Amino acid sequence: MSSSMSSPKFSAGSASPATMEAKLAPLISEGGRWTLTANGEGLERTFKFKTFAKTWDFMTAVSLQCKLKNHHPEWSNVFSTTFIRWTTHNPRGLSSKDLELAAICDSLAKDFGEVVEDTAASSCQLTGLADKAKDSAGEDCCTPRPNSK
Ligand SMILES: C[C@H](O)[C@H](O)[C@H]1CNC2=NC(N)=NC(=O)C2=N1
Repeated sequence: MSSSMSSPKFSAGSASPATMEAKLAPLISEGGRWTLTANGEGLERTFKFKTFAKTWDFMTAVSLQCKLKNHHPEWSNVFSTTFIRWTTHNPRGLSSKDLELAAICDSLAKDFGEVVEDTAASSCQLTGLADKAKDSAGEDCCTPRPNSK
């Protein structure tokens, strides 16, 4: 199924649809390697590297960007393959942070010597892992907390 099967659902409070579409287009159209999730609320893709060391370095670099932007991925890793999904949990949908971090992942992956493959077949099981992690996170994830007393 191609990304044209779902349409993007931007999160409430996002920039104008035109601005968001302009940022989204290069990620999912020709040359772009991201796919919209079936519900249109996320972008996902798989990254492959030559070694686990390079993979882990890439993930560390991504995690530093997450800290800077206060935004986290739904992701999973097995050996040299990393699956990443960007979606905003609150308010739900695709936000500019998701689009920016997806682009940042692309450029970091290049820096760390990404191995580009034609097929994303290897991502299937990793999608499941990320889904499980997301489900286990439950309410701990992105639920605004009352101020501590
Ligand atoms: C309170 C804190 O700002 C929020 O939980 C942030 C943190 N990182 C986040 N990351 C993602 N992916 N979605 C969110 O809604 C989100 N919210």
